[in-house]
Amino acid sequence: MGTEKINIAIDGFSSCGKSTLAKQLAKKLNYTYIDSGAMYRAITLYFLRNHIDWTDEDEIGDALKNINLSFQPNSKTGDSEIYLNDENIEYVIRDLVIAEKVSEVAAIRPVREFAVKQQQEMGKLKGVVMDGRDIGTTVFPDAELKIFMTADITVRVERRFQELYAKNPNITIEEVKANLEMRDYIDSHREHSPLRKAADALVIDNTNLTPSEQLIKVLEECKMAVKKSV
Ligand SMILES: Nc1ncnc2c1ncn2[C@@H]1O[C@H](COP(=O)(O)OP(=O)(O)OP(=O)(O)O)[C@@H](O)[C@H]1O
Ligand SMILES: Nc1ccn([C@@H]2O[C@H](COP(=O)(O)O)[C@@H](O)[C@H]2O)c(=O)n1
Repeated sequence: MGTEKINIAIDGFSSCGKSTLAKQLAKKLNYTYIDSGAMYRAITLYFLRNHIDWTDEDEIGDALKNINLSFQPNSKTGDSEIYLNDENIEYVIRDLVIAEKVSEVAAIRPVREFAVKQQQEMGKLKGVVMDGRDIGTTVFPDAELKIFMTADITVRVERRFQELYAKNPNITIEEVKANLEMRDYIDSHREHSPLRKAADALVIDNTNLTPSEQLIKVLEECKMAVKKSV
């Protein structure tokens, strides 16, 4: 692929493989991967740890002033990991305790403004693959390539269950299913930047695709998007 860089926006439902695809693409293209969901999870962690009442706008405003988010590569794997005020929180934010509250926090307007401003800054120089819920519609409405991912709910639940069970054998499949359904509902029905397919996004349903198959498919699209952008 040429040296010209584009931005790639990947949106979709919970646990449908967005970050798997985004990481694969970033590695292959030598782009920067940004997990926008990790930013909302990090803010939720801060709010929970500091007992912030997120129904109170003043408290939210004060709390956001004390939150510094950054992404740094893991020294062994090279994977981008999120830091909250210099603490690596990549592992802790994946817990179901955070997943239970994150969609409520992510629906709050000042929280979204705080995160979106930083996300847009990160994409200014291009060469970014960002995944989330509003990347193609709000964060990078001019992204050269937009993907909207989906997969059957049973497949998504099973994939996420396997991942969480490895960390916590007490977790049940019902809990995981309820969480994914709840987040999908809140994310697609909230007032500010709800989860929507951008009109110009390409839909990838990976219910029956392996990670390598989905990568091959999308790399072709990337080649075409780069050609179109020059
Ligand atoms: N094509 C695929 N086939 C099988 N498993 C997959 C595929 N893509 C991703 N997975 C697995 O599904 C799980 C969820 O994937 P991933 O974390 O990439 O989803 P996500 O959409 O980024 O989730 P979230 O919305 O919670 O951030 C992971 O365990 C991942 O390894
Ligand atoms: N652009 C985004 C990304 C995420 N969210 C919210 O964060 C939650 C967690 O995201 P994951 O990708 O880690 O699952 C998600 O359920 C959304 O509530 C968002 O609003 N916008």
